[in-house]
Amino acid sequence: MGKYQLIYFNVKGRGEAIRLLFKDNGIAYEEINCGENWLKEWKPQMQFGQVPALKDNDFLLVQTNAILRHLGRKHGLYGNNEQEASLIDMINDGIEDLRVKYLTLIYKNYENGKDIYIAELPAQLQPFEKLLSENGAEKTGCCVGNKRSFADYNLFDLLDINQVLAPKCLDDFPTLTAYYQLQLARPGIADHRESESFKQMNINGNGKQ
Ligand SMILES: N[C@@H](CCC(=O)N[C@@H](CSC(=S)NCCc1ccccc1)C(=O)NCC(=O)O)C(=O)O
Repeated sequence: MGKYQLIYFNVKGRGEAIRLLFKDNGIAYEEINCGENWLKEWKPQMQFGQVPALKDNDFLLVQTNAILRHLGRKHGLYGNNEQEASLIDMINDGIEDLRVKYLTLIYKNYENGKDIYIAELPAQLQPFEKLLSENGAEKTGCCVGNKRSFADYNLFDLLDINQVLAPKCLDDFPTLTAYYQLQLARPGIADHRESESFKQMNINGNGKQ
């Protein structure tokens, strides 16, 4: 059994940023679909009763962003210094804020909330456009500094799922557009997105996107 196991449902959801980190960095991992027997077998094992979960040998960790930070620390994906690490945390918290807005739309208010979410999306994306353009991310492909971080995988996935929902949402954001294209062109990410498992997998558990 490999060192890492990702325990999650058979959806992109909160697992996709973790999968992208593994794939883009050539880190071997095993995917465990906890959908079968979730309530009886898997939910009781989780510290907060939820997934994604990472098993790192015998160490079990839940909370998406704790998992991303753990892997960032272990695999040199957390900036070149403390200030960069703090900026990466700041951007990742901003990503989480928008992700929660997206998930609330998808799971709680899709039919009535989609139009207003899309109308408000540019204002939500503008801070990322400003931060990344100040960092020259359209050239480096890095949201902070000149080294990729776990936040780059989280931001790429956030931009990806929002473009599925609102295909033109990056049209007024040249830095985010270029940054997104740089991620797409990375061999590890391109290979992952060519895989059958990626193509077959819904973004969200309720099939909405
Ligand atoms: N803070 C946690 C949240 C984890 C989480 O929501 N996990 C979900 C799956 S991942 C996901 S994005 N589910 C959608 C949850 C949602 C519903 C409605 C509004 C917003 C989110 C889960 O385990 N559901 C099963 C259960 O709770 O028994 C994290 O960041 O990992």
